[in-house]
Amino acid sequence: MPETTTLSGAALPTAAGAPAGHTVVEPAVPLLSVDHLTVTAFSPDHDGEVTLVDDVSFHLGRGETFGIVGESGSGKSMTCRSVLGILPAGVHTAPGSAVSFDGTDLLGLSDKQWMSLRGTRIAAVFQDPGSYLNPSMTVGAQLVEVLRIKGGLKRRQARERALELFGDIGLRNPTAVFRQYPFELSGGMLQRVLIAIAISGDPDLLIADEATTALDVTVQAEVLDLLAELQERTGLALVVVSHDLAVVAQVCERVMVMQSGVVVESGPTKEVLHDPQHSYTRELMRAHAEYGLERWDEERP
Ligand SMILES: Nc1ncnc2c1ncn2[C@@H]1O[C@H](COP(=O)(O)OP(=O)(O)OP(=O)(O)O)[C@@H](O)[C@H]1O
Repeated sequence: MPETTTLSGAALPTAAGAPAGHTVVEPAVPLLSVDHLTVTAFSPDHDGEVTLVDDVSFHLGRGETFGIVGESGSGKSMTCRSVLGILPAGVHTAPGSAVSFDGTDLLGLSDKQWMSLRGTRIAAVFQDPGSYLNPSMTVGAQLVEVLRIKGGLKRRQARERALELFGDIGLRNPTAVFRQYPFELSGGMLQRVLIAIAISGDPDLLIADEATTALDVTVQAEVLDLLAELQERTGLALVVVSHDLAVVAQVCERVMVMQSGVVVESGPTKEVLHDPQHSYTRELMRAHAEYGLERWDEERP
């Protein structure tokens, strides 16, 4: 039976159905609770419902970093989209699924309630930042718009805050970047702008879904460092989703490994990396670039 501890050190009974093998760490007071999440969609090929995510559970405390890893199609995005209330048309959560955020049942929220939660207390960044920005507006104006609409700031305050945020996310010349259009910025800078927009509402939870996948290795490492630094500075809870175990290993204390919609392994990242229990995790480890894990080993206590 795996050992079970809370972040505050209190012992808990082991979660029923948790994959065996690693220390089960549960937050004393969860910020995000995902319980028995099952996501299905109608498949014309099968002439019926197919299960995309099958009975997934995890809990995340304030200020925690949590990784979800698995190959393409393993259900990572559908899990995150359930938490963000943005499942595609025709895809839905099955009865018995529960997702709650700071005590609020997310699966029962109306569109209006989502509007006041998403982009403020729960934020997300995805792959391909360019597609989330308006090509005909400067990136500064786009951040100002978000700060005015979501944050209720006046134009001048919003501009000041935007420049501050651009500085916070490591843009060397915030004033120059403020005036640039998306096509004038590199992929790494665009992703930083998207991160600035995501954190502009001071979220409690930030989900980064393959946010560094399209970037080259050096820029990817810089953006991951930025996320880790933001998490430490602001205390937000961070979920990093990637097909690459090295990416989640760089920033996450705990990791959950998914295959074909099911959690095959979960636990403290260090344990999962050093003693993978499932053959699929071992396969993922072989597949990723050695560089990432070596770096993690050296830098983590
Ligand atoms: N709009 C949709 N309708 C029905 N099924 C979908 C839809 N989008 C994705 N799927 C299916 O859901 C399953 C899980 O996909 P999901 O996108 O969550 O995987 P993933 O692990 O995030 O991989 P990727 O990084 O490639 O998106 C896959 O079998 C996928 O084909």
